[in-house]
Amino acid sequence: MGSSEFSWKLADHPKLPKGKHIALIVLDGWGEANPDKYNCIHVAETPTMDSLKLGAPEKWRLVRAHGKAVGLPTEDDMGNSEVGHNALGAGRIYAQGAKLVDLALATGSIYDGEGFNYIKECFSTGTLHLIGLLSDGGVHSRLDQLQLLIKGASERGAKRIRIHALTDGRDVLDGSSVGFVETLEKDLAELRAKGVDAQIASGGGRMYVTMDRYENDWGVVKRGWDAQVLGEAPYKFKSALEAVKKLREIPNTSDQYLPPFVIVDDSGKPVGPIVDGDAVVTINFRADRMTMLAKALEYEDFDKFDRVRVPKIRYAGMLQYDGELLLPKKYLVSPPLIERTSGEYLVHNGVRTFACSETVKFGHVTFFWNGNRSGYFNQELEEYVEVPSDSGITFNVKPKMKALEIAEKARDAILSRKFDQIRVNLPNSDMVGHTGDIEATVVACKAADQAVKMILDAIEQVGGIYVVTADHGNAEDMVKRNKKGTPLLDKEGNIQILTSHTLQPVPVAIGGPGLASGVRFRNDVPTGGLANVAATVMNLHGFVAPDDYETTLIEVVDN
Ligand SMILES: O=C(O)[C@H](O)COP(=O)(O)O
Ligand SMILES: [Mn+2]
Ligand SMILES: [Mn+2]
Repeated sequence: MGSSEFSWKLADHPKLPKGKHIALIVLDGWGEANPDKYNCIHVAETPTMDSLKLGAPEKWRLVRAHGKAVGLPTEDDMGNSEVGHNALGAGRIYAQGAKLVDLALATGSIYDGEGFNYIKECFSTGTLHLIGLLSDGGVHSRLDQLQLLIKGASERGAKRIRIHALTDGRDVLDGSSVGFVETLEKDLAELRAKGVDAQIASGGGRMYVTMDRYENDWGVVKRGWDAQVLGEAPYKFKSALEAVKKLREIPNTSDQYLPPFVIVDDSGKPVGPIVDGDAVVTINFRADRMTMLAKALEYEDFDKFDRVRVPKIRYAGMLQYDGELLLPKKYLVSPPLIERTSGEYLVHNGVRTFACSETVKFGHVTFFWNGNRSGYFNQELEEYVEVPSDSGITFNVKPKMKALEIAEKARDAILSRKFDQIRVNLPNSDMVGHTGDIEATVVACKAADQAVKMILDAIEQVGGIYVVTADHGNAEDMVKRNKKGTPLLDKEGNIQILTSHTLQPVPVAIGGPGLASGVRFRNDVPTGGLANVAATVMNLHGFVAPDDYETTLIEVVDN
């Protein structure tokens, strides 16, 4: 599109009116799957969502939420919140971080960029530290990318490499950390044989060490800082493999929650604290859970915890994590440039927007929704409300989370009639699904359903419209299955709990008293995905979506 012809003004929809109050509800981790006892959405009492599904067939459908439909490298890639909300908000499919890093590594362009050249300056005298999630989940990072980067950096002069590994168990099976550490250790041993001093220096479980998000609990980042930068942790081991195996034996722990550890040499000295003159790369491509560490590494005036020692380093992110804050300043791969999101268009066309979730998902309906951009487009027309999440607990302990509080805020915003779009994320099915606790996940799904009811009741009162959807699957399947769909058992004969997201499609339901009578889902978009939702919502606000948006899911028939 030539810049001279560009305009924020959206054309009027030929048939649909403006001025409707629209509730846009994203159920996090709520997919559609066969009904069985491992489908917590099926097991839970969910009368509201059931009534949408079993109501008018032309007002409920499924859309794709994984793989290429959301810009991921392959159809084997499960969906996730970042790519899901990006697609929902931007209305187009962008090659996402996972794919961009794959490409940059395959072509070697990662080594030609400003970011790599910046950190490379340290290679002759300093250590290269790589911090991030050790996993092949493909949600925040990928082990094969880390392996290639280590190899590539060593071939380009890195003589001393230290890995600070965060164990997963959330996007992959619990217990898989052991295999990932073994794989990495093998690579590092090969490098050592070639004369590169390469070792794992520290580690810990992602949910307890480093990977907090949206500033819910800075203590998590501090625990990581202490181990990675200061070389201090409650547990010290000679090898990472021993660390992970031993720490997993602590009762009630899991890969996600392993305590922080450092690797020490024979004299008990940590092998890899970060010091002046070193280079640091945070290897996650996904933003939300790296932003807090990026701030601690980059900001001079940082007051979220006492850093004790602030090494003078050269730091680059795998990607730039926040396009508005330009954080971090240096990065190895350029992030997808997600511009002209539906939120920005609608605000330019006078649509007043309210967005709300609790802390752990707040950035999903704001930052991710707006193309990884923090802040408002127009403060006069937008209000973003964050309900504080519980911190320091696993959410199976309180599976209702803040669903009710989010619904109350949405209800009040709807009844105030001050907003045209009221957008929420209800986290329960996802956050509790990730704990692998099936009973608690059932409670979580019921709570989310009750929250949906409260919001739909308010929409009923103001004569509005609702759009209910999800960003990817999770709670609808809690067990690892073989290709035929049969649950897999481990060596002891227990089922293998699936804590991760799934490849399942997600529902989209539309309705409400304000929905014009001829509106229904088209049947000529059978492969529709999350990116088709934005044009649909723009239509319901009375506008035609821009030409380059993925097509709308609805049509208006005369009746
Ligand atoms: O970060 C997480 O919690 C998981 O890795 C992915 O979950 P999300 O994509 O739903 O946030
Ligand atoms: Mn999600
Ligand atoms: Mn999730």
